[in-house]
Amino acid sequence: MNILRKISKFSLNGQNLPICRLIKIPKRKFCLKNRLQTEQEISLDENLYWDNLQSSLDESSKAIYPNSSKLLKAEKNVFVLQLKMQYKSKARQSTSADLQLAESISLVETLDNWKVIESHIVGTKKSSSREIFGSGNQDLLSKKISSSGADTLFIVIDRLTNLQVNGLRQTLLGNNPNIAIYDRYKIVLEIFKRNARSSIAKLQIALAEIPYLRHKFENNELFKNVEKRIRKELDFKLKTRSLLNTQRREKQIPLVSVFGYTNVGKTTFIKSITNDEKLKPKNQLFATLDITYHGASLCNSNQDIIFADTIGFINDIPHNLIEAFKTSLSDALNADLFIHLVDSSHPDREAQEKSVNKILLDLAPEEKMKDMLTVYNKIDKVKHFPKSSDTERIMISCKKGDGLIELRNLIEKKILKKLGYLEITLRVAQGSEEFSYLYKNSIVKEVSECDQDSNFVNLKVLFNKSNALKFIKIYPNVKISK
Ligand SMILES: Nc1nc2c(ncn2[C@@H]2O[C@H](COP(=O)(O)OP(=O)(O)OP(=O)(O)O)[C@@H](O)[C@H]2O)c(=O)[nH]1
Ligand SMILES: [Mg+2]
Repeated sequence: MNILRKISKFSLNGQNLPICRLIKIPKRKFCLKNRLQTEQEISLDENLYWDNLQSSLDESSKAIYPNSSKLLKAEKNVFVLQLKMQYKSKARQSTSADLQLAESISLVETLDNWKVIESHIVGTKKSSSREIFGSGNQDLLSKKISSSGADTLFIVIDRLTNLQVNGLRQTLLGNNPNIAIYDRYKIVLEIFKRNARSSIAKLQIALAEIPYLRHKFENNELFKNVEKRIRKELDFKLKTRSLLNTQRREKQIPLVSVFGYTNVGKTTFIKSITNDEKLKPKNQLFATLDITYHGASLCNSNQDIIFADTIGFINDIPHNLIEAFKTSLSDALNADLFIHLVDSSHPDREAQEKSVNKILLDLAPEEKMKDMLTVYNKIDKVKHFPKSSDTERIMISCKKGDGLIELRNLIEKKILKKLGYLEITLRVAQGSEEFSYLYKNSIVKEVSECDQDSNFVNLKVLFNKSNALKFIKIYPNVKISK
């Protein structure tokens, strides 16, 4: 038996919460032998798990799937072809092909040692057919790719079919087997693989990859089996984590989940609020892949609170990846308050904001969305920010600290309301029993003199409902001040 290590993530200002201390889980092994023609036993308790799983899969898939862990560090020269299409979805209409290309290049350059050596925007209406490009474009692109010296072709399309890959290989690459073809799904998977830290994230990525691999193999049984094993292990891990969450709820520690497009500053924001030194914000897409929890105390009330740092979203996030992360997001989606952080300085801000709202609407209950705070970060980089018609915009700069105190107060107000806190002013005799009781059992926000009698003071207190009822029962004669 070993004590669950995740405990440290549930800490308040560096101190572990006692809620998670005594959970024990049996040490479990994950075994892929026989099925993957390897005798290797894979232990999920070791960090090496991912490499083991990866190399085991690659053992039998070298020919078709050139994605072994050794290759993860290899240099790549990437030729990017951004397709320009008519989008039906409203979320994509406010974005342009240039902005999409900029995002595609950022995605590639998120990968260490990968660089974009040439990129083009190419018009097409045939992204679903076998031949994506017309014959004129094919010849031109084929020449450009071959003279660029690229070893990787990134066609910016959500998912290429096998037929399309074969077609592209023939028409654009002259059947050159040394040039790898990537679609958006595969690029995002590459990024996820490198950035995942916890075994839950790694298992989810492995799961997201399974259909991709199965698609390319004749032996479906092999992959069905791997999928079954990964799901089982993931279930087990998630159940254990869910137990931790139940205990958090029992302790009534409220949870605030911070969502948003990738790289908007979610981690930076939580770091500024919680001062958690373990958080490492990075100027990189998908820096955070594991949902992590960080404790803080609310300033006025001393109420303990937990912030969940979540994985960033992107436009048209591959469906399989959402599916894979849905379960792990479920704790964060159960939060008492949602914060949607937006990068106010991003040229594609509107499209980013819309696509996060769309994904959240798919995943979260409607009432959580209604109460959500949309917060515009990085205002230090913006000269003129458009006024909003309906609500007053909350604008902050995590870098400069602007707006953070106001936002923290707003979060506190919302959370205390959610927890059923009432603010009342009571007329109490100084040094009386009820005076001490209030200091002990409520949050005293303000003490002021009582006009009529100097023996009495007005105490503005925050009470949760049950404590308020208890107080009235014990001290029925205490008056509420006007
Ligand atoms: N100028 C400016 N930069 C900021 C601000 N907040 C965050 N950043 C920068 O934005 C970059 C991304 O920050 P992160 O906190 O890692 O963003 P994230 O949303 O957690 O990103 P992912 O985890 O990758 O989705 C970092 O370089 C931060 O320093 C801000 O208010 N102003
Ligand atoms: Mg982050």
